[in-house]
Amino acid sequence: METQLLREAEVSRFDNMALRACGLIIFRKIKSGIPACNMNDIEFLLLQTSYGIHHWTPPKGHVDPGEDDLTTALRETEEEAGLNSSQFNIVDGFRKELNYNVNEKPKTVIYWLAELKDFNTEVKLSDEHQDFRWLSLPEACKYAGYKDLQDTLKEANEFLHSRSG
Ligand SMILES: Nc1nc2c(ncn2[C@@H]2O[C@H](COP(=O)(O)OP(=O)(O)OP(=O)(O)OP(=O)(O)OC[C@H]3O[C@@H](n4cnc5c(=O)[nH]c(N)nc54)[C@H](O)[C@@H]3O)[C@@H](O)[C@H]2O)c(=O)[nH]1
Repeated sequence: METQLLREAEVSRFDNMALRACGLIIFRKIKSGIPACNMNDIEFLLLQTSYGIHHWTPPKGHVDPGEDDLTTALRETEEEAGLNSSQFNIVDGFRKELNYNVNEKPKTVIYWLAELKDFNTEVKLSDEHQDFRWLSLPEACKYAGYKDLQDTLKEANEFLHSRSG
């Protein structure tokens, strides 16, 4: 009986926790070797889901039990885009948290920013996505749709340009 109560308390605690996902905003420079000077000098990677409303987001996914956030972001990027940590550099100082509701439950998504080292690196999708695009900031904002994700992409862009200026 006591075990049953403990299990129910655990399930209830889990029900009340926000869903948590982590990912990487991956970008690449169109002209390698020089700092990005305007917003058309970089392209962001967005993936389109093969399920649901076929929305576009950077690679990201749910945090597994016991997994730390950055490990999730790296794992999901490899699973969903076929990009591993030797193929990009995480940009120091950028971390953005989004909070929105999915099916009336709160969800937190944390994004870091990462630069692809080689412009020509191939993206390999999993079954979870049906398409991908490398997009300029204005295009990426159109594809992203959600204001919070658009703001995140704009902040990432501003962050990169403030560093290069
Ligand atoms: N068949 C099927 N299967 C699904 C479905 N759904 C999930 N699966 C399965 O779950 C697995 C995914 O596992 P992971 O990859 O680990 O998780 P995530 O990467 O977290 O992926 P999710 O898609 O679960 O989560 P979101 O991207 O957050 O989308 C959820 C909703 O939130 C909205 N929304 C999205 N982005 C933003 C934003 O930036 N801002 C705002 N404001 N709103 C936003 C939008 O309305 C969207 O509909 C898949 O393998 C499927 O098996 C579904 O509808 N049908």
